[in-house]
Amino acid sequence: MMEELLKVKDLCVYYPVRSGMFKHVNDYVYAVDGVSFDIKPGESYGVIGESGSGKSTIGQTLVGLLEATSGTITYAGKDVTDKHVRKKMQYNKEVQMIFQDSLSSLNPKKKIIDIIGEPLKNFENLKGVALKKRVVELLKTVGLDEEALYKYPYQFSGGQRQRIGVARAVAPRPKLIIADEPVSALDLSVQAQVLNYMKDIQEKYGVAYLFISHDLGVVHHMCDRLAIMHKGRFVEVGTRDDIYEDPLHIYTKRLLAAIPQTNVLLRKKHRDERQRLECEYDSLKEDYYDKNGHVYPLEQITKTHAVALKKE
Ligand SMILES: Nc1ncnc2c1ncn2[C@@H]1O[C@H](COP(=O)(O)OP(=O)(O)OP(=O)(O)O)[C@@H](O)[C@H]1O
Repeated sequence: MMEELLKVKDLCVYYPVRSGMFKHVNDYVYAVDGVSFDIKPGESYGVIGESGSGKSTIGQTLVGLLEATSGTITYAGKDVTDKHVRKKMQYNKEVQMIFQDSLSSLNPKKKIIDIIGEPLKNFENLKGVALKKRVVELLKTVGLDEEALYKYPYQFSGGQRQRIGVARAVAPRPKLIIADEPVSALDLSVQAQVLNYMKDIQEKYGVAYLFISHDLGVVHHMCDRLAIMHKGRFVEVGTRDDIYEDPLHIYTKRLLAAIPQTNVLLRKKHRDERQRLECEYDSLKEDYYDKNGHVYPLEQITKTHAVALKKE
């Protein structure tokens, strides 16, 4: 069986809330509250959820921008929860991130050759002609040519900048890329272009993605397995077919029902179903009871879990 590249177990990330003159911590925002999942080499794993559900906090914790409050992160069989361990191994090279906002994530004072070249200098000690050759190769991988080398980020469109962000993330030959809403700031046609480049890169380099998005269409296009996140927890996990064809959790059903129906004949039925789900969802507190009275805690629900419940 294929070993996991990344394994996250019971991850919690709480933000302290401070108040008063002495800024004492008097509460916490439970942004990520006991999340577990794993990603296999070369796989695309999606995390979907609405704004504020905790998706970005997971991504930022995985690349070390935030520290975990509790739980463990294992990468290639080693516990990398501690930042000192991450520093000692190749983790910072092998796990890269693509951010939503390409304008603020690319240094505006640096030329493209320096932006994409930086990880190549740091991790592979490349210089001069060899460095330029690799940067040109990377630019070509995302459909840009040599002319881009000596330009600055502001001289590109949003879609081109995001492709530069992809090229930079791929430069140190990572094994895992955390893509946090990589196309949500782009027009639909440009979104497809960037996503297709990301897919090509996956085929070429065998990189795995953790794909964070609020867009069900994007995740359907990109991911093999996914988790639905709600208030810091995964409420449903499964394969793409499990989730899109046969959703189990009321929250997932509600998210799927929010996709606009293009078939005019089905529109009314779709609207009625959406209203029914909204009413059902509003009446829920912490747990979800299905038609047979089974309790689905507002936690992770999997197909196996539901089948087991039905058999009881
Ligand atoms: N620095 C912070 N201090 C306190 N609370 C925070 C901080 N950053 C995020 N939060 C809160 O943590 C929760 C999760 O935020 P997070 O950004 O991870 O959600 P998200 O699903 O990525 O949302 P979005 O898609 O809007 O970025 C939210 O309630 C948010 O308000």
